[in-house]
Amino acid sequence: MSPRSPREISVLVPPDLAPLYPDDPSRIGPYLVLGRLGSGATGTVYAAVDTASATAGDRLIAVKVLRSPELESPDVYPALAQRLRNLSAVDSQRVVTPLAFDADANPPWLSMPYLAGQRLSHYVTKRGGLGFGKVIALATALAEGLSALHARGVAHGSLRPSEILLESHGPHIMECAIAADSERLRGSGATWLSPERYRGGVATTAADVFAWGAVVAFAGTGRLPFGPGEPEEIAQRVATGSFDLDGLPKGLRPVVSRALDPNPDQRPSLREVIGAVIAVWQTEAAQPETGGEGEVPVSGNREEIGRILEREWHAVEPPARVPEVIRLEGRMSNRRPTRTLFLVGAASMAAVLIGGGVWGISQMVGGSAEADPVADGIAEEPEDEAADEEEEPNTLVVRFDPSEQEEPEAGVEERTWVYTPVTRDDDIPRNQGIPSHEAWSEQWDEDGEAGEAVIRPDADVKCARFCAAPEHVFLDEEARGTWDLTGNDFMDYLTWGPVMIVEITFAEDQEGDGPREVVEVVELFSD
Ligand SMILES: Nc1ncnc2c1ncn2[C@@H]1O[C@H](COP(=O)(O)OP(=O)(O)OP(=O)(O)O)[C@@H](O)[C@H]1O
Repeated sequence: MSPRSPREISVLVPPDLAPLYPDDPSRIGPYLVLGRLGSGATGTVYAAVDTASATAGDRLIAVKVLRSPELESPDVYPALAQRLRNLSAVDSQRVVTPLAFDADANPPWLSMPYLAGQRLSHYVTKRGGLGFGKVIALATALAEGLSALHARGVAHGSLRPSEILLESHGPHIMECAIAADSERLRGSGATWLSPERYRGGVATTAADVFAWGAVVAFAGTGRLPFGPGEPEEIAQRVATGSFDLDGLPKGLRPVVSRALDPNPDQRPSLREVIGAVIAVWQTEAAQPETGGEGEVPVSGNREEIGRILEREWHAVEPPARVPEVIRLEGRMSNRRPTRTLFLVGAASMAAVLIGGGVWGISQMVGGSAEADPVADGIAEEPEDEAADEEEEPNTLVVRFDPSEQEEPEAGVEERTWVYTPVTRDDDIPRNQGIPSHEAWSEQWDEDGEAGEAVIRPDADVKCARFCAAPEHVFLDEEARGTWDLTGNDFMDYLTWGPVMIVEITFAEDQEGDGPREVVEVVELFSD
């Protein structure tokens, strides 16, 4: 049996992932760069893959290469490193925090979990102000996220609707590695800047409370709280507290008004903010469970925020991702960065250990740069050894061809399926339109003896294009494409569908000598 090349992996990527520019890096730190997610004032964010990760499902990450006027002076780098370390310690439930970073790299970068969702700015511009329940959920979750940042000594400094990502589990504050200079923010962001910050003050917790008030007002009303206009005009209204909260749920207006007070000393603490918003929700929408009417024990806040999100956070569906085969060949090198890579948290350490990536750990503890290249999940493996070692591969890229299937024997419950290992030599063309089903399968060459396998009825199946009906493309208007199906659905499909090219994973816990059991199927397709 011929294994899938150890130099190929499949990754679920966003369907609209933009290609790299010619001068974009193909590798950042230990990550393989796949495409562009976008760029903003403080850098460019790439979709990348952590080749050390053991789990196919969570391989995709986002890596931001930091480039901004704030980084022009070498003097700021120690502060950047400190801020990144502090951010790494922040509770990540509501804030996107670094998985790893290198503040000494040129340019510096940080990696973070890939999040699929919509920015609050887009969402509100498209659909108008959020309803009562959703704005309460947003208000509490943002305040909780800011509290988590403040607890680690980090003031956000540039919170605004485009820095908030609405994900299916709730809102997230995007990474804030660079506290943008207030001078730079004035032009585009006067609405979210407190008067003292507009005048050039540094990021503070009180300025974040102000930004919280402005964001919640915008989210609840669908309008800018200080109205439109030139930055100076807006700043003038901010300085005199001339805001308009018409349309914001009435119960929220007092706490939002206090947050927008021009005097930082008059603004509430985040603890007060959270208590006040929860009390509004309990009074107007829910039976209180954690105290008397209007009285919320602080210790119960976190649970209550969870309850609010569970009850009120609906209809923010993430776009699904499409599977893509990534060729590692020639794209990874065993050159190691010379600077220290900061890997964050036990989870990252576990992932690296599981993936055999001892490099990050050795760097953390100051180990030698001459770490064992075979144990190094990042370095290239010697070709022959890698192939020899993988006698019984657990994952294969295969073709299921209905014309090669045999009729199931009468009375035999467990049906076996014939698969043929396949491979491709050329690079997968992207963005060239959608090939026909036949054209797609013809791009793959046989690469080994056919085998027979049993597909577990509850196998985890991800299909992007062809799994439900032939000749149809399953990307909807919002670019949702991947369908989560089961082994049973897939077998149904195989009995009447055309040829499928998929990556299959066999069970590791299989007992007995029967045909190998497939527990995971990922359709491979690329446009
Ligand atoms: N963790 C992530 N997962 C998925 N997409 C991300 C992630 N972080 C950023 N992006 C995307 O990358 C793009 C650029 O984000 P970024 O935050 O750098 O830009 P910005 O908010 O416009 O400006 P700024 O640099 O001032 O923060 C955006 O489209 C954003 O949605």
